Amino acid sequence: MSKPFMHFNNLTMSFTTRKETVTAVCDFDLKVDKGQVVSLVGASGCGKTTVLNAAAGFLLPTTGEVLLEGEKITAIEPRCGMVFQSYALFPWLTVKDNVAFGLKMKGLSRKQRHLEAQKYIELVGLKAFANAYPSELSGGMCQRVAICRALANKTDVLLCDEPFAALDAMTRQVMQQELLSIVQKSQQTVLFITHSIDEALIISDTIVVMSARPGRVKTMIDVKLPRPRDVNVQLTKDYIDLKKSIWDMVEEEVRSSLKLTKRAGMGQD
Ligand SMILES: Nc1ncnc2c1ncn2[C@@H]1O[C@H](COP(=O)(O)OP(=O)(O)OP(=O)(O)O)[C@@H](O)[C@H]1O
Repeated sequence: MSKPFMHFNNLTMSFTTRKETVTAVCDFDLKVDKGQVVSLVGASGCGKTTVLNAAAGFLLPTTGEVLLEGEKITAIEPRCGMVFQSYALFPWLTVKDNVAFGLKMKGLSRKQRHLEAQKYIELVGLKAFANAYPSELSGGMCQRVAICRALANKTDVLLCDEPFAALDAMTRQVMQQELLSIVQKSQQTVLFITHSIDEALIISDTIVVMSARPGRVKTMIDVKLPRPRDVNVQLTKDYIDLKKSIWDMVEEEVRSSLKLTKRAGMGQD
């Protein structure tokens, strides 16, 4: 059997603080095919960001491993690009230079960098702000710049930590469709964290529901709904039934995580 493109092989991630050791993720096992869009959903604190950080090579596993094309990730992985929850733009660079930053690292000429950056900036409706600085933009606009920067780098894997959470509902829907159209063309693989079951259903080939902390794979759902998953699909019985069943699974984990947090707060954990 051929090797999976990406393999989280019994990944366990623990953090030791001065007070305690917290196991954020335990025996998380997931295989991802090239070009797949996979969403991670689950209760707050179940370890979703930790999984992405391990894939990016920002954090190393306590036990287990993350393999990309059969190779173990042991340091920051240049084939993985990350879109953070907080947009992490360079405040001293313009929108255009922020987007072009990674392309400089790839050795593109100044002209090529700016042409490429301009393409993505136009795509997210920020043409008029190409020469503005992050401090002159709204939060949603900054988030669009951060998404542009990750897309322009065309990494094999795109790791997205709630990238659309700060956007208004209309922009969010447009960005979901744009992301899909870009990654389908470029054959990029996407791991996407979201707290929105609708968003997961609209973009994903596969949805991974994680258990409450320590996070492991509770269920994997292959989403067979037709694309594009526009409002007509969202009103179908199949969509509504799937949404309900995912919601039931997530709700169970949210309740369990709230109980855990409450007990920990009372010093009984
Ligand atoms: N650097 C760290 N040091 C100590 N504990 C950490 C660290 N990073 C994460 N944790 C803990 O690990 C657990 C998982 O955190 P993580 O951010 O991965 O969860 P999450 O599912 O992404 O949460 P959310 O949905 O709220 O963003 C949490 O209990 C968190 O407090």
